[in-house]
Amino acid sequence: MSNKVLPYQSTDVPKLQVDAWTDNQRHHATSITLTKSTISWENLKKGVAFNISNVTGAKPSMTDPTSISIQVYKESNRRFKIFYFWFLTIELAHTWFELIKSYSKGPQENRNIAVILNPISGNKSAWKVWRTKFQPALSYSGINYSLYETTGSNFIENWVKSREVKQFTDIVCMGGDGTMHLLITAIIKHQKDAFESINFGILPTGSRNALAIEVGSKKSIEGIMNIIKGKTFKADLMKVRIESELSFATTAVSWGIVSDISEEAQHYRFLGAFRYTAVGLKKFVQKWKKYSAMVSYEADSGEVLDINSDFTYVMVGNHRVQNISNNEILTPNARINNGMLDLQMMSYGNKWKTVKMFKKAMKSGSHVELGNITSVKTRLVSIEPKSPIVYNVDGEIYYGSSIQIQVMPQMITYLGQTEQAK
Ligand SMILES: Nc1ncnc2c1ncn2[C@@H]1O[C@H](COP(=O)(O)OP(=O)(O)OP(=O)(O)O)[C@@H](O)[C@H]1O
Repeated sequence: MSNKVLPYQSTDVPKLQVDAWTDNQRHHATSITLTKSTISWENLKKGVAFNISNVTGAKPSMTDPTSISIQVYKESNRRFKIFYFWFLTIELAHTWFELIKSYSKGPQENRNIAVILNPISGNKSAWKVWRTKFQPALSYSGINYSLYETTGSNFIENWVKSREVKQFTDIVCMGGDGTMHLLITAIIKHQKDAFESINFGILPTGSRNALAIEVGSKKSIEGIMNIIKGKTFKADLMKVRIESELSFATTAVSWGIVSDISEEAQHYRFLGAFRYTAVGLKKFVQKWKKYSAMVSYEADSGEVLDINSDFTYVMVGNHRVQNISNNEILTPNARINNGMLDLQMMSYGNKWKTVKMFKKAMKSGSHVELGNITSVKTRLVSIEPKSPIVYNVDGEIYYGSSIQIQVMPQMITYLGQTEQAK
């Protein structure tokens, strides 16, 4: 066994190698090889190799100073796995701990992450994801973090008001689209200057979690890797004004039967995501409503066009608005970073036409092909309903006599990855 780190050049790849053992009895000798892109070793005569981009980091053993462990994301079964190594000396263990940590970290220095955990969103899985996946991965990465659990609807605004959010390089929501909506609105409202410097991440523990899908974090473990590795991209937001109330949305604004259903579904949160279907069925057997409004939007030419009509719903999507638990897509033609909004209007129709629309939406958004649905790309939309005046903004319910929605191109930086705008 050599007791030195042996750096050497092979072709143009700098390689580091060290002898170690994979068991504490020191029966199974191995040699670990580390390059900028891979870590590999032999385990019981079988070669093991991982991309360094799948290593979250390393940790010294609490009980044996000659031992360290590394945590690896196995793409094949979407799980974290931990591997243990024993070295000849304490110094070697320390050197390799530092080496693996520095090779596996993302491009950003001195990160300080705030994690906002909503314990009641979706099927209430946030604490489990935190304990079993996110906290262990953060601890392997060595990134500084603080955890905050939301206690009610005013928590996020008070949280923002009571501290300098600029101290955080990244803020991660463990919740649904609503949690992110409340967070970005509060930061832009109270500490706008800090907004630009922060990267925003989401781990899907909500009901619909359309944003998480869009940033490449559909599975919480994929989201954790995006966060740990600090991959970022810029995307559009929606500036939403309802009378004098200003908010910022990542996903979608809706009015008509869609917002009516979500308003009522709030009272059935105990049903989980099924609450929307249950209320939808209830609406179906009730007296059928007509939604009348003046919808105005900016056309390509810059001209503002007005449509005074009866609708089933009007929706404005900032991205595809997919549902994490099924194949539903609401605005399939929208893209998160194309500087445009997708305005979708369904003209007033009977119950069966509406059922057909919902059924087609569940089939990857094919409802947009129906003759009674119009979709246009625009930067600015306003809705002035005759009644009712209920809006759904990223899953949160608002009331007001009119609403304006404007795209804010490239305003937010997400932790994650996206397809290029098509
Ligand atoms: N501890 C809490 N108790 C009660 N409500 C809370 C608490 N923490 C946050 N909230 C409320 O939870 C709502 C946000 O839920 P969120 O949208 O994240 O989850 P969801 O509705 O299950 O998911 P999605 O929006 O993806 O469908 C907000 O209205 C917020 O005010």
